[in-house]
Formats: sequence, structure tokens, C-alpha cells
Amino acid sequence: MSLVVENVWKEYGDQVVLERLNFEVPTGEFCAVVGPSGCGKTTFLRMLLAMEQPTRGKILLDGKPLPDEPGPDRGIVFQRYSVFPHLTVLENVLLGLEFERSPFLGRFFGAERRRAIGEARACIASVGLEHAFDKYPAELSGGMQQRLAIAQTLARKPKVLLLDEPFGALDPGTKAQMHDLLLKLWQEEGMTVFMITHDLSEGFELATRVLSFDKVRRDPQAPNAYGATVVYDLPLDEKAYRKPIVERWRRAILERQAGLVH
Ligand SMILES: Nc1ncnc2c1ncn2[C@@H]1O[C@H](COP(=O)(O)OP(=O)(O)OP(=O)(O)O)[C@@H](O)[C@H]1O
Repeated sequence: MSLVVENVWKEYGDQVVLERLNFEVPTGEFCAVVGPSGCGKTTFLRMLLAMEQPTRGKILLDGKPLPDEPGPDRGIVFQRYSVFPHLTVLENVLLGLEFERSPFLGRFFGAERRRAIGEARACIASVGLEHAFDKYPAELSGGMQQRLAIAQTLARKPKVLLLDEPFGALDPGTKAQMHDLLLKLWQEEGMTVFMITHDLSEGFELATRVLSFDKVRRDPQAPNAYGATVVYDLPLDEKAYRKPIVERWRRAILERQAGLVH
């Protein structure tokens, strides 16, 4: 799904969190969202999910106004996703499918249930948890629980995948495996991805574009008066050939985050 963000602002009372967001994202783009803590990255993802509404401006999905409520076309994975502890791996993923397709009845029966179990098993296998269908979350490592969280979101085949620091808590080995998995699924499904990360290398490595959020105006007397906006919007499609430029941008973002540039 393509996305158009048109003069979007988000304010909480007199605190301006985000201001003047203007950009377009074509279908299938992989955007890394970076920026200092508290600058509004999660708030931006929450607006894409429709868990929050912009206070000004509009967001268009495939040319149409974003629906008022979260829907199956947009799925989110948090840094520490609370998978349901009393359900097995299979039941956790199945519940996501049931909720998406029959939110009022809540359960599948007969042939529909068998078909859903097949889909859930395939999705669990794609994140490498096929040996753990019947395990409970407490019996899984942190990395395996995060794979389960990703499977639960991906089973619903979202067209827009939102990732809020999904790998922040993982060890380097598991993180590398998850990167491979995410790239594979992104390429196979053609999803549009927004991934918040505090790890710039991760962003530059995985994404086709980096959106760097920060404040351009600051008033020490009124710290809430100005919000963050997109200060750098970097296409990385030719990154293999332009390493020195990417490196220069990387340094610029880090310096800005360290407060060396205002
Ligand atoms: N529901 C809310 N009500 C009031 N203020 C809020 C609400 N949600 C977020 N904020 C404020 O908006 C600002 C941005 O928060 P947000 O979580 O989006 O930042 P972030 O960039 O994701 O931070 P981090 O990198 O630390 O996760 C913060 O000052 C936060 O206190």
C-alpha cells in the first residue's frame, strides 16, 4: 500500500509532538524511522494504525483517507510483544487469524478451522518455530517469543507492517537471523514497512529509505512549543554504489542526535 502524509501534526494539549510531516511512500518501500528518544516515532506509527488521530493534516492509504480504526491491512510488532501466555504457539497465531476474519464470533469451526490451522502452521514454520507448535511462551527464549510475535502479525498478511524497535532486546546472533527473515518476508509479500530503530546501522542495512525525525526549532523557555519533523529523508536504493554518501549522512544523523547540530 502506498502512503501520503500531508501536513500532519500531532499535539497533546499544549505539547506539539510532531509538526509539518509531509512525505510520500510508494508500495513496497522499507522505511527505517530514526530519531532521538521521545521525538514522536511511536506516535507516528500509532497514527498509521489509527490508534491516534492527527490533530491537523491527513494520511492517505492508497489514495484514500486512513480508516478511523485499526484494521487487518496494518499490523504492528512491538519491542516486547505480549503474546498470550496461556495459549500455545499455534493457538497464539490462530487467535490472530480468527480475530481478523471473524471479530464478533471469534472462533473458526470445521473446514474453516482446518484451513486456518494450515495457514497458521505455515506462518509459524516461516519464522522457524515449526518444532514449537505446542509450546507455551514461557517455554520459549526471548528471540523465539519475538518470532512468535512476528508470526502472529504476519499471519494476518498486513499490507503495511509497522515495527517498533522489534529487535532491540535480542542478542546479535538472533538479531541477524531476524534481519534475514524480515528481508525475506518483505520481498516475498511486497509489504510496505516502517521500522523504528535506535540502531542506525540496522536501519541503513535493511531499509530502502531512512526517515530521520527531530526538532528543527527549539525554544528553551517553552520546550513543548515545537514538535519534531522529518529532518532527513534519505533514499538508499543505490547504497551499494554510494557508500561514502551514506556514511556522511549516518554521521550527520548521529551528530544531530548527540545535540551537536541545531
Ligand atoms: N497518549 C499520550 N498523551 C500525552 N502525551 C503523549 C501520549 N503519547 C505520547 N505522548 C508524548 O509524546 C512524545 C513522543 O512520544 P513517543 O513515544 O512517540 O516518542 P518516541 O520517539 O517513540 O520515543 P522512544 O524512542 O523513547 O520510544 C513524548 O513526549 C510522550 O510523552
